[in-house]
Amino acid sequence: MAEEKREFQAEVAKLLDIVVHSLYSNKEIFLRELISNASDACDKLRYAALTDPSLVADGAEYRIRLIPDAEAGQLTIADNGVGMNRDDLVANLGTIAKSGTADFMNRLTGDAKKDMTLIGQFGVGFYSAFMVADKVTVVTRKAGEEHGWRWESDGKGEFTIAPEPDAPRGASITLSLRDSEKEFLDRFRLSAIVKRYSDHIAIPVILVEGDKEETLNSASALWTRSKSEVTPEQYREFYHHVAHAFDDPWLTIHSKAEGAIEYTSLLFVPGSKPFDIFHPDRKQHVKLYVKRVFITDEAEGLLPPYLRFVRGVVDSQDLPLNVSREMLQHNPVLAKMKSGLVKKVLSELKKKAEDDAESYATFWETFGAVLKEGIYEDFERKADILALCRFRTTATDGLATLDEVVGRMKDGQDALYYATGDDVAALKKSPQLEGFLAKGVEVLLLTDPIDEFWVPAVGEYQGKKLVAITQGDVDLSKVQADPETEAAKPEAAPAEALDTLVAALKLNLDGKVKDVRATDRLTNSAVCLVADSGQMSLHLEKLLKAHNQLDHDSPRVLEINPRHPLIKALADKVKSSGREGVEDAALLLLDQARIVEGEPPADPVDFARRLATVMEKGLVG
Ligand SMILES: Nc1ncnc2c1ncn2[C@@H]1O[C@H](COP(=O)(O)OP(=O)(O)OP(=O)(O)O)[C@@H](O)[C@H]1O
Repeated sequence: MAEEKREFQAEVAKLLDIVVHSLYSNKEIFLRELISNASDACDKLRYAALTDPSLVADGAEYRIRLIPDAEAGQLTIADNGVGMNRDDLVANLGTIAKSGTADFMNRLTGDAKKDMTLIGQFGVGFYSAFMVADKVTVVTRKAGEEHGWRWESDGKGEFTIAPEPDAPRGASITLSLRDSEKEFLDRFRLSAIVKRYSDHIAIPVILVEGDKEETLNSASALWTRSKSEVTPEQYREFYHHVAHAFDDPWLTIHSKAEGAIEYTSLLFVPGSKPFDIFHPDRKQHVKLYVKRVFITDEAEGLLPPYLRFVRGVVDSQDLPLNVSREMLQHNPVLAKMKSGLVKKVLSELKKKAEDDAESYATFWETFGAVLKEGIYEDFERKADILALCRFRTTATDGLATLDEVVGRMKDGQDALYYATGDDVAALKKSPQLEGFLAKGVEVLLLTDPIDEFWVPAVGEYQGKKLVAITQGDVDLSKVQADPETEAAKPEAAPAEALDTLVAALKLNLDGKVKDVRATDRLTNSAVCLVADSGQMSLHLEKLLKAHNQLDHDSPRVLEINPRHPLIKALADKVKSSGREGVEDAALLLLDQARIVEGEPPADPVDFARRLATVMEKGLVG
């Protein structure tokens, strides 16, 4: 087969262009990326060889070798891992398969500095080689296959692939260094970089100069060392490697479980939100090892989906080495480890929340929405997770716990109230909130879509019902208001006139609303919409419609404020001229309530015409 020329996927070409042309100051990280890939490739082969030893017939001692060649100006990073065949090369070194890539590409601005920071978070992996090289050659043979391949590119849009019959097993990446990057041939420089970024790699990283070989790293799995032997930098670098992440971990949890089952875990909570955290697969990301042999990074039962932000490794002493990924499903040892790990992570989060509320708040902003899924998915730990939750409320600018909110309940208040919506600022302006603010009743402001699900599932906290302020059955009459505020309240419309107005509005809005009634929920606004008890909340309905899960509106209850001047005037008018006199007003009031909810008027043209008529009357007549 002859040499074949291919084009990079458009996203790769764009990424390469930025990588090559930006003045990225931290170029040395290319070596970390390539060593990290080499180590992953060895892990993969070690696992595959458990069931098929013939794959490593040509040697099972894994090595990563760094070979500088000053004369040629080339640096080679060679491993004897799993290697790649032709299809792998095209798929892995010509495209980006990572989830979130499209989103990431859209966020690139064209401003080199800003883009580089973004890339820092995304990770360019193999492609970082082009930061220092103007040509990259990969010679590789996949374990178990007879023939090898040569992949070559100058990073300018195309690559070539040709057969390389005698390639040894694994992959060797040769970088033709740019003139300005020859420092990466220097043994001291290479040694320092490996110590800084790759010391934790469990496979020996060997510097080869002529017939001299020197191992540059500790080459023992980091999690097997005792905590006192590991520096914060080493933990951080290990996190970068294991999580393929480029931020700093917010929390590091290194622990050993001994007893009925034995395992070591080194877990991290990232400092920033991974791109794919809300991907529908909700996969967990902790790697499973058995006696230091990598088994899989897809052990579904290792951590629950609501802890999918956790990264790291778990190394079991009890699982058999030849455990297949299929056998892991419903495995009792795995189930026990999961229970232990969940307990550990939740208790470490609790500690952090107690010791450093400010730092915990940053965690909460990043991953709170994910953790909250556990409230209704993990019944056993519901209480622990609720205790870790933080909320925005009407009472403080910061975050509050549910216990704090319960502690601030007013005399006569028998429920915990909440409002759901898209953002806190808009929620704070909800008309439905007015009556609560007037009586000093604290309301939780919930803005994560998940809140619509866990709140009804939980139902109550410490015996207090959780009630939506946009729901029909809110009764604040037992809560004492401040006497001064109470005295300053305007008179309500007389009961009889109000009843007539309600009846007139019902007639005029027949079929458009479920009911019309007077409320003490409002102080400044004339009207608002609420869901009847048992009906879906307004916000949930909006969310479902946005996701095409719902295609109709349910009629709502229109509540009117009997103390509002407009309502009082309308009540007067109905008394004197009957229900026909308020036809336009009824429809306008309903549209007004819809607009406040962020919805368009039922018929914008009719709405505009009615508004113009009313304004004209106001101005002219
Ligand atoms: N030395 C290697 N041996 C075998 N396969 C490799 C090697 N280096 C890279 N690959 C393959 O190429 C793929 C792409 O590598 P790349 O470094 O771009 O991304 P990654 O390692 O998957 O993710 P990240 O960008 O987070 O590092 C890898 O997932 C792997 O399948």
